[in-house]
Amino acid sequence: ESGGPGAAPQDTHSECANWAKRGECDEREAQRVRGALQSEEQQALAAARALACAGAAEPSEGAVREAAEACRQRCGPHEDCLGQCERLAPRELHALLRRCAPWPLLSSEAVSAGLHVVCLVPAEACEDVGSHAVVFRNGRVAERPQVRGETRGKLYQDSGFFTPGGERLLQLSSLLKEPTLLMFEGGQWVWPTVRLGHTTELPGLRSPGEVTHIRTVSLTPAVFEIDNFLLPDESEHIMQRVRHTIQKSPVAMKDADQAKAKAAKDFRTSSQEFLPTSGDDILAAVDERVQMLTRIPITHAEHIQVLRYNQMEHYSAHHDFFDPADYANNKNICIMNMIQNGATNRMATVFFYLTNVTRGGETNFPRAGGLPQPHDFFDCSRGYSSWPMANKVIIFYSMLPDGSMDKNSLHGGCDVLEGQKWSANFWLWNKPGRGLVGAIGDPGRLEVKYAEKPPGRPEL
Ligand SMILES: O=C(O)CCC(=O)C(=O)O
Ligand SMILES: [Fe+2]
Repeated sequence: ESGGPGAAPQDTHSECANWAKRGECDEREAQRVRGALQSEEQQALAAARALACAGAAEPSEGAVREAAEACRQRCGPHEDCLGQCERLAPRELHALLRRCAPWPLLSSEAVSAGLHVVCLVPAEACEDVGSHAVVFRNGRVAERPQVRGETRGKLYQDSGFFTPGGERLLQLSSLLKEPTLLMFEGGQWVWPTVRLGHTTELPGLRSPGEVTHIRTVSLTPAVFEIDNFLLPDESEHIMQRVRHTIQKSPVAMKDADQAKAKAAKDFRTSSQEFLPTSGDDILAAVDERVQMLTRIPITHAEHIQVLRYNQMEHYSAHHDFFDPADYANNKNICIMNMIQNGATNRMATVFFYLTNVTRGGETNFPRAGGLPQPHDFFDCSRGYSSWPMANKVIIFYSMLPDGSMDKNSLHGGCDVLEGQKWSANFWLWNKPGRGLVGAIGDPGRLEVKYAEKPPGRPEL
């Protein structure tokens, strides 16, 4: 029988001792788990969260011992089981680790809350302990991952399962075919940072033979740089479309700032314009590529927001997410309604650099590397800075893989010291179709099918 959500299954059947005596214990347990796995997707997820032979990134002796101990606990009082566990666990664990190879996907330097690598064990490999899933988390024995918003309530997304390449898997049959799965408690794909300087190669973004390089430049927050993501014509086109209409930027006022009657120019002195994709083939192609790059559906996107900074213009350090704590009393804009008290929010920004800048204009992350909150939100000397280069984009995540806000994602646009900076925000939410900012969920936008979407399911 299985316990509450996430609990390791326990063998409490009254007949079990007799089965064990007759040597049937293992087979019955194996049958039970196999049956559960076959019944439906929900069961597969339950199996995937059952932690049994927990392991470590590189199977040290200690890890193997710990895994054997975990097996022993799962086995219960049946001596037959126990004997098998001790004999088989280390060997099976090693075999499993070799096959599943989770360590290329995990960082030993930074903990990514809510990202788990799940290795599904075929029934034959681990029958003795009835175990079908091993979860690795940042190279350490896994804690129990949260599944399906168990403790966070209905408004939160269910956990999402993906292939290591970022393809969402929704059907049990596909789930069971993958030796290695990534599971995100927040329900959406976040590129694993792995380590500073790591490059993920993404093939086929523009044409079949081409490879896009996603370079990890910060672990906390997760920031990636991608050179030449945009075509020069695309950058030019984006600027041309707004050249005559772009206007000074407002900012969404927080309670505290409204009380102090701060003017928008204190924070942000650039100009901006939201740019709908509808009817624009060039933007549709950009949409498609951003979606492929982030593995986040375009239905989660706001309109592109084009920014222009003249000399000495800037945007002081801020978060792109809306922190419910900041807007609790804000009656002018329905941000609180939009963000469902924090369950719905901006999760990632793909930031476009449309031009080179002669001097300055960098995007600064003052808390990169886990630095404390700065006192001066205009100070660009701390943390990590990404420098403008025409056609380069960065991806940074405002949410951790578990779907919570990453306060380390604080960032700002530094003074343009010489020249002019054109750039653009491509904001992606953790859910489709919500939000008032920049008309998210524009029905005219092209959708690209790259993830499983069985008919009749709600969109993820
Ligand atoms: O201009 C930059 O580099 C950053 C701008 C930004 O963070 C924003 O517009 O939200
Ligand atoms: Fe921002």
